[in-house]
Amino acid sequence: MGNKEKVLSLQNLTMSYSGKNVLTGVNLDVYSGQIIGYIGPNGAGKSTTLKIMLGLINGYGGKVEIFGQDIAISDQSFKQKIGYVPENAEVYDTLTAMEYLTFIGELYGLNREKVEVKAERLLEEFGLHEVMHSRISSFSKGMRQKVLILSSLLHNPDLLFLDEPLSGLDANSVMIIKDLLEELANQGKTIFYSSHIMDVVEKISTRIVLLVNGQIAADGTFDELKEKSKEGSLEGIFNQLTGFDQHKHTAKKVVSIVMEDDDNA
Ligand SMILES: Nc1ncnc2c1ncn2[C@@H]1O[C@H](COP(=O)(O)OP(=O)(O)OP(=O)(O)O)[C@@H](O)[C@H]1O
Repeated sequence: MGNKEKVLSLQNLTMSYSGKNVLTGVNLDVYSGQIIGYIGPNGAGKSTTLKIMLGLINGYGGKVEIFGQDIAISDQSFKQKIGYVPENAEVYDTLTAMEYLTFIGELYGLNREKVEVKAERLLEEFGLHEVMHSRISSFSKGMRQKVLILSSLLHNPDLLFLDEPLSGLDANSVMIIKDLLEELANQGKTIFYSSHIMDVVEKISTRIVLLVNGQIAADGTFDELKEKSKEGSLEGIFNQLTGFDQHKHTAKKVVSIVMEDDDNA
């Protein structure tokens, strides 16, 4: 890792909800400039990990350090250096894109006039200049997602947490986001993102971390994981390491159940 700064450290992280163990001992050190693709089956605990790191969930076991501070006892100033794109965001639908971005910018303590100028330039880059004064309620899913991504970047964070950031984006926008994340990492920013879109994770992550049954089951570059598993794609590696080989069987079963109804009609 050279002399890169340790940005994030999870030490024996555990979490359970009403007696159900979700995280059972996650250990992970992340260094500046890394793009971590955090993957795992549905319900594996990815969003839970993200929310713990963001200080949105209490009651976890173990230790979380961000920028060298234990988040359980720090003064929360680390949050100023973090950006977050949640999986299911509550965007203020009645605001316009511009109002929303200036509102978020002001929450981060930025100067209003400066945020307005910055927001307008960013919206223009994302093809949203014409609709910047329209209410978000009139936006498509992809347009909302772009606004959310921009809102996470306004205050120039050093660490970005993204939960399924490509949701709803078209192919051109996905390419922009891929390049954007790469460029941010080149500037020394650290990106920690969770996604189910394996071909994108495969391409842009400098390190892939796979969570299975509340623990890290694989951690390395795509090439390292490929070498170990002898699978050609991240999708194949994912299926192998999560012990899943039932997709054809499940698909056939579902179709046969669907068609049974027709036969009896
Ligand atoms: N507030 C909560 N109360 C009770 N159980 C919860 C709560 N939040 C999450 N869980 C449970 O914890 C487990 C992990 O959920 P989490 O959302 O972290 O998974 P995930 O890996 O992000 O899944 P997905 O890929 O489907 O988004 C799931 O079984 C979920 O039902």
